[in-house]
Amino acid sequence: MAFGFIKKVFSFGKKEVVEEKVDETAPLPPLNLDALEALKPASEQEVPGFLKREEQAVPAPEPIAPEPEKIEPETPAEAEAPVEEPAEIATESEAPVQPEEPVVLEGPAVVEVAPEAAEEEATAEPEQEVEPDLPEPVAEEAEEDPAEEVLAEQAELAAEEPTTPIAEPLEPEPVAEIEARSEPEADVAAEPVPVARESEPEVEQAEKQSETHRAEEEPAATIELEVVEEAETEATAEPAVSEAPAPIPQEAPATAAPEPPAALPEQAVARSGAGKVTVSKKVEQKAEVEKAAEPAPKRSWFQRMREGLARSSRELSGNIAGVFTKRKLDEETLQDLEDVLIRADLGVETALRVTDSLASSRYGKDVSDTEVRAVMAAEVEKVLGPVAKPLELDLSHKPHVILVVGVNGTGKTTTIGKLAAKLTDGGLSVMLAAGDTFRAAAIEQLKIWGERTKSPVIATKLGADAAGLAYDAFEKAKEAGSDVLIIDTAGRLQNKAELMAELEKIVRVLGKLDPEAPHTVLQTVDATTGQNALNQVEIFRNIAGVNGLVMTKLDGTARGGILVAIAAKHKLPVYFIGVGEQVDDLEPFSAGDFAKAIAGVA
Ligand SMILES: Nc1nc2c(ncn2[C@@H]2O[C@H](COP(=O)(O)OP(=O)(O)OP(=O)(O)O)[C@@H](O)[C@H]2O)c(=O)[nH]1
Repeated sequence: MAFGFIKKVFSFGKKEVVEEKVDETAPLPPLNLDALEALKPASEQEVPGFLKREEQAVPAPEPIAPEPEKIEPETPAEAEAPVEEPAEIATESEAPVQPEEPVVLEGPAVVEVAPEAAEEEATAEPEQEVEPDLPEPVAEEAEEDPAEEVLAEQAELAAEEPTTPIAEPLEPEPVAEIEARSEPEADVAAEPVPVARESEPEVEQAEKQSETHRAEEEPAATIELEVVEEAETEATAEPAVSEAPAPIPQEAPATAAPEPPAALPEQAVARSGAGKVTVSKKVEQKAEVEKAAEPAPKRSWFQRMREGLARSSRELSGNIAGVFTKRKLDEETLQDLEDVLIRADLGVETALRVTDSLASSRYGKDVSDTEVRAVMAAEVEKVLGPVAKPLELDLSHKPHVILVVGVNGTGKTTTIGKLAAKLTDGGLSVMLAAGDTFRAAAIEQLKIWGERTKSPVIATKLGADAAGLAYDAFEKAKEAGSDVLIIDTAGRLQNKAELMAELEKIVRVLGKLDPEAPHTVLQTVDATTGQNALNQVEIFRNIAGVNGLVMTKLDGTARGGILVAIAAKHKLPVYFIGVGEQVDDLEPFSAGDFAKAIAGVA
């Protein structure tokens, strides 16, 4: 019975055929269900709700869901994989009709689900019936067996190219009143100043880099608007003070401490023109309404960072203890210690600093592991101190353009959202540009952050030219008088040449509207990545002129040692650390705290 129902639902164009098949298999209607089951991968047995229409579409997440998450850590090369999977399936099943408009509609929905809940939900979804097992056999028999036909259709659904379906809903959606023109290159070229691809060599980048430094030299008209240093405590419980329109202390009198930055009158900042804003600790009284749903007691960011670094720290402490148990400090122990520190990703330079420091004061003496860790914390802090700087925005640029780069999954979009929240809470007007036109989910994710932070989002079609989008966004932000424009980008290291061309073009095109733009180029670095992170910084620094870092996921199973190595090698400012996925999980980087946490002396 149920089987007959299923057929009706799925095989529109082949009703007659379907019924014939039913007759053939008439003997045991229920057996057909088993047959269906048999076609599934061993893992999923009981198909719950079945092949309802809605569920048919579910298979679509396949291309996106699994991959993006896995790519993040160390093997960016896998990132392309998901996009190609559907293609394979598509070629298998072409026979049946492919009208299924719902597919188109459901496509995007699936994609949305993918980025966030991908891992857990995927397991429960019936979609998987089709995905894993779809190989040739299914496609071949599809013509004869109606049951297989159903599967074949599903295969088609799954094989639908994400591009078309996803792009459609994106456009009509009024992202934020302002809509980006979607024309790619042509669009840019049509602008007052055409984009000359070949012209302007890399020298231009170097210029921009040096120009960004000029910001620091800005003379008198500087207004230091501290988005306040607040007590470390959880600001979640802040009351309605946010309403109080406390004007911005123009010269940033620290006395205005309790003042919620959200109350900072935008105009005051905006009209003041050439001022500088220092973004450090966020004032959280305007904690998102959504955050209210969070489990009540939230651990402090430092706790989360310490826990994130716990593995590295424990391992390191254990190894140090292993080296120094009942041993004097001699050449051998120093060498062993050096090895331990290098294995912890700290880098040769820092390892030598620690051993040299120890050797200079304790050589030949008994040394406890606690003493060693204290020396290590001190040396690490010396390395990190110079790079622990607050992010400064030069508001003489309207907007101050922040380009955010980094490998896929390192937390670009999330960091942009958190940063936008900090800035808008501080009274600045922010515009976001969804320059990662490679992934629909990334665009959607940015839109969500835009809604949360009440920041307009400029987005365009999936696959559109990112530089064109960046140019449009820059123009829109100028027109709107935005204080800050933050541009998201794709980070496909798999195709380095393409990525390089894209980022270079974005930088070049922005320079058409303001020779000094982008004014800040932030790179997100995933702290759970090992040595690879060192290379990532090297690459993006060369490609996009990175001039600041944000170390993300320090709350996870971070391998914090790499941050020390990066600091020692690149000496780039580390403005923030990410200690969670929530809006307020972006903390100013503190060298001392980090050093203590990683050395296990906190
Ligand atoms: N635990 C934790 N997770 C984070 C942090 N920052 C980002 N994430 C998560 O990391 C995942 C990837 O973050 P995204 O912001 O999408 O990374 P992305 O670089 O924009 O990735 P693409 O869009 O693929 O280029 C998401 O699940 C985020 O919620 C952090 O500081 N801590």
